[in-house]
Amino acid sequence: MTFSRLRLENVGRRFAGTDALQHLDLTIEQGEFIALLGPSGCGKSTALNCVAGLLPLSSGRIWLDEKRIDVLAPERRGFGMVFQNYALFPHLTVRRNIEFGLRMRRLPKPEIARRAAQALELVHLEDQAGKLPGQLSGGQQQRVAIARAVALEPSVVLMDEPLSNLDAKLRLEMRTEIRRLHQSLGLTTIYVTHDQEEALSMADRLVVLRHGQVQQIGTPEELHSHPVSWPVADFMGCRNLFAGSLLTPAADRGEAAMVDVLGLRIEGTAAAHVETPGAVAVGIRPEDIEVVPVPGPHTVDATVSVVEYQGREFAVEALTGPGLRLHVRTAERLVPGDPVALRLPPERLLVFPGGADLPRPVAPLDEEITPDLPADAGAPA
Ligand SMILES: Nc1ncnc2c1ncn2[C@@H]1O[C@H](COP(=O)(O)OP(=O)(O)OP(=O)(O)O)[C@@H](O)[C@H]1O
Repeated sequence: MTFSRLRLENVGRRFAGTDALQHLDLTIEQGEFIALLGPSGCGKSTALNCVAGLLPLSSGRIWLDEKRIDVLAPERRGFGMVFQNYALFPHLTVRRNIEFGLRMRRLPKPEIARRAAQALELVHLEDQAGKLPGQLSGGQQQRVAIARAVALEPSVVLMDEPLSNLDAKLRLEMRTEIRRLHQSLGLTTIYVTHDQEEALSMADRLVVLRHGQVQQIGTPEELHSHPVSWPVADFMGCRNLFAGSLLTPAADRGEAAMVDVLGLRIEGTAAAHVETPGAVAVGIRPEDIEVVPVPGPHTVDATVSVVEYQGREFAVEALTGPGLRLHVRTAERLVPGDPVALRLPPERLLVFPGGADLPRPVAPLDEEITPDLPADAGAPA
């Protein structure tokens, strides 16, 4: 079925008086790959199930072009679904599983055979067609589930954590496979995941949810480079997040903002409007911190506490005198105990509103320094 856009308008869902999802406004263009991303319990599956029709809405409407579809039963929406647990019939062969939905639709037999053969070919399972699901690997079973969904030639495919039961290597392979199918079949896909790397690598746009509310909607590049709130930054891999207080106000995104973090005066860039006086969150990615030979502008002194080898780079944890734990990625060969000057480029250090509710407060210094470090380790400059 062709359409131009799927539109979610103020979609909400309550369970026993508690909002699991609120005010979800989202327009999905035909052919887009959208990821719903967020930590456990943020409302991702609720959103997907509302679109699927498995959950009635508590508020809002869903439109497929000019047709209102939230009032339709799931099977009348024309969507395909792929779940985490595959949901295959164990007593039916692979081919029969794929044919099942087509038979339910009472399609002519030659059409059923043609579509099943095509779907099997798409997921490279032609030679497994006569097996039962129990005789297949997890990855193959998930391929069957995907084949079964796409055989219905759905207008939209909804996927709920389809790769979470697979091992790491297979997950990577299947990511590519799903993206390939999405592209080659011209599908429109809504994909639920809590894995930010998966979402970033697959989706055209991401919807980041927290506590049932949309935090930000954007392309992977937008969310990576311009997160508008600290939860989005946190979810996008910004491992260094600290509570601080703002010393100079910044009216808009992109303006310079001075912050105080545990007595350190640091210059950053406002990620959104921030006001004094006020608690802010300060964030910088490990790969944006530079290890420099000597202290200078925008540097902090720190002592290396942990070094992990990670392929071409090292993941280093360093502690500053006032007890700030910084995660740094560097090619420098450092060892625990090394004193380092770390440059925090102001344009990379983002200042977000509302740092008071940061889940990771700055740990006190005495919990952080390991006993074998020199007594003056991490002393402030
Ligand atoms: N059937 C239900 N009855 C009551 N509460 C529910 C029900 N389904 C979900 N919830 C609640 O709604 C909130 C959102 O749940 P949802 O399953 O959408 O989250 P999620 O982001 O998909 O999490 P996960 O990744 O763990 O599945 C949670 O607080 C959850 O406990």
